[in-house]
Amino acid sequence: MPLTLPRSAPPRIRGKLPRKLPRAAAWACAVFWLLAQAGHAIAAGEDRKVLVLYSLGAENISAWQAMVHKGLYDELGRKAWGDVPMIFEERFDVARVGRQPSLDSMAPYLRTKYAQVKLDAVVTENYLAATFLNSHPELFPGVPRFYVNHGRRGWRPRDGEALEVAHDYGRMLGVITRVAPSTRRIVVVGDKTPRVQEWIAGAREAARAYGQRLQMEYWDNQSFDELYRRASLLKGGTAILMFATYTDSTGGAALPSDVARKLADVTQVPIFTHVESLVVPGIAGGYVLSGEAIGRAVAQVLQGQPADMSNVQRYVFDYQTAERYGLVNIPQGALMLNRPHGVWELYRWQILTGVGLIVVEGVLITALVMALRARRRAMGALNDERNNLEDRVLQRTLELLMANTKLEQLATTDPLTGIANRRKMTEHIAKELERVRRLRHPLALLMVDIDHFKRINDTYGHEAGDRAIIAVANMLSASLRAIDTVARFGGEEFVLLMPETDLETAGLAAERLREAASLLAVEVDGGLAIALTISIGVAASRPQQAPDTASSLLVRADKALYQAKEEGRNRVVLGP
Ligand SMILES: Nc1nc2c(ncn2[C@@H]2O[C@H](COP(=O)(O)OP(=O)(O)OP(=O)(O)O)[C@@H](O)[C@H]2O)c(=O)[nH]1
Repeated sequence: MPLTLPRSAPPRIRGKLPRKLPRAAAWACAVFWLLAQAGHAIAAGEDRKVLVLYSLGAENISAWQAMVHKGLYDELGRKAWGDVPMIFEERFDVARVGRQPSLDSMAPYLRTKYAQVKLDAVVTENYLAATFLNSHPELFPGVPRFYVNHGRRGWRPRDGEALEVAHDYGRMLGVITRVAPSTRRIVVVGDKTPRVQEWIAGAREAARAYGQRLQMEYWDNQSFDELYRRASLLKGGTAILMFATYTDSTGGAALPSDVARKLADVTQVPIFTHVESLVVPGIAGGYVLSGEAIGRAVAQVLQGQPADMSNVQRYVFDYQTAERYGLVNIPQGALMLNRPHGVWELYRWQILTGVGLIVVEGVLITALVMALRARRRAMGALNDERNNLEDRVLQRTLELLMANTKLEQLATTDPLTGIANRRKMTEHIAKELERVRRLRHPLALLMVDIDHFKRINDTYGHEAGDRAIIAVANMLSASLRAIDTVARFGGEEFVLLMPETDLETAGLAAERLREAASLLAVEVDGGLAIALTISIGVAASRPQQAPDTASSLLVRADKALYQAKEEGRNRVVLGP
C-alpha cells in the first residue's frame, strides 16, 4: 500500500479583505479557505507518483535498507503539509530469492504492475538497482530517473541524474590511526565485485599519504573460511578495515553483516568499516556512510529539491567494542551506539518523580509530626493548667472548709473553757428533743451553777474566778458519757444534756458531779487552793406527757436549780 501524504503549495492571498467585514464572517472565510487549500494540497500530493527501487531487499533482511527507509520517511514525515508525492517501493530481494532470479523477474514485474501508473520519477538506491534501471531504458519511458548511491566513481548513467557519495577514504583511514594510535598495519577486507574493488582502490590511494608508516594489506581473494582463519591470527598493532563483503573466491555468498559478526568473533584486533549498517556489536565503527542520510537525500530528490550528498558520512562507534579495544581520541560529536545507559539516564523521570514524591511525603510527614507535637504540647499545657486549677480549687475548698469549720467552732465554742457554748447547746437540745418525739426515749437536762461565785471573784480576783470556771468545765467534761454533751451556758452556769436518761438516773449522775466538784481545788494567788461547790437542777423530758420544747425543759431545770439554791446550795434538786 503506497504512502500518501498531502502536498503543500502555500498560496498567496491576493488583495485585502473588506475592512468592514464582520469578524465572524472573516473567520468563516478563513476556515473555508484553509479547508479548500488542504483539499487542494491533498489532491495535488496524490497527483504525483514516484517509484523507489531498493537494491538490498526488505528492511528485515537488510539493516542498511532499513536505515535508508527510515531516513526517507523521517524526512517526508517532517513535511506535514509538504510537497510529498505518492511513494511506490520495490526491492531486489537478492538475499531471499537470489541475485539472478531477482534481476530477471524485475523488468516484467515492473512493466506489468506499473502499466497503468503514470510515474513522475524513479529513484534507485544502491548499486544493483542503479545497474538494473540503467540497463532497462525501455522501462518507464519519459519518466525522470535518479540514481542515488550507485557506488561507482565517475559513473554516468545513459539517462537520468547520478547522485553518488564522494567517499572520503582519507578520513576513513585517518580515524583508524587516530582512535587506535598503535596501528601500524591495516588489513582491508573485501571481495572482487566491481563496487568493492572501487572502494579498495579508494583506500589504496588514500594510504599513499602514510608512506612507510602504515603497512596496508588487501584481502579480497580468499574463501570466507580462509578469511576467518587469517583474521584469527592477527596480532596487536593491526586493524581491519572491512568493506561490505558479499562473496568469496569460491563463489560463496553471505550477508556483509554476517561476515562482520564472524570476523569480530575470531579476531583479536579492532575492525573498522565504511557503512553504518555494519557497525554491529563487535565492530568498532569508523567514518561511515549513513543510511538515514542517504534516505533523506532520496526524499529530497522526490520532493524536487537538490539532494545534499555532502553530509552523508559521519563518525559512528560501537561503545562496548571501543571500550574493549581501548580506543582513544574518538572525534567529538561521534555517534556512540549501544552505550549502556546509567540508571540516571534510563530512569531520570521516575527517579525525579520518586524523589519529588518522597520530598513531598517527607514535608507532609514533618508537618504532621510538628502539628502532632504542637497539639501534644498544647494538650499537656492544658492538662497542667486544668490540674493546677483543680489543685487550686481543691486547696481553696479545703481552706474554705477549714475556715468554715473554724468559724463554726468559734461560733459554737466557749472561748474560756473550750467546751460548747449556749448556742451549740440550744441546737443539741432541739435535736435531742426531736429524737425524743420520734423515738419516745427519755432525755435529761442538768443545769449546774457554781455556788457563791461572786464571792470567789471578789475575794481572789477575776482570774481566780476564771480558773474556777475552767476547773468545773473540765470536771464536767471528764465525767460525761460519750453521748452526753456539756456547755457553758453563761457566767458560772453550765448545762448538761443526757440522752437516753430518765430523771432518776440523771439525779444520780448529778449527785456524782456535785461530789466531784466538792473535791476540786482551785489555785488562787499566794499558792492557796480553794474549794467550791455546785448546785444542780435536773429536768427530764417525759415521753408519756406532752412533748417538751427547749425552753420548757430549760425552765424546769432552772426552777430546780433555783430551788437547790434556795434550799442551801451544794445540792441536787430534781425538777417536776
Ligand atoms: N471571773 C469571772 N466572773 C464572772 C464571769 N461571769 C460572771 N461572773 C461573775 O459571777 C458572779 C455571779 O454572781 P451571782 O449571780 O450573784 O451569784 P453567786 O455569787 O454565784 O451566788 P449564788 O449563785 O446565789 O450562789 C458575778 O459577780 C459575775 O460578775 C466570768 O466569766 N468570770
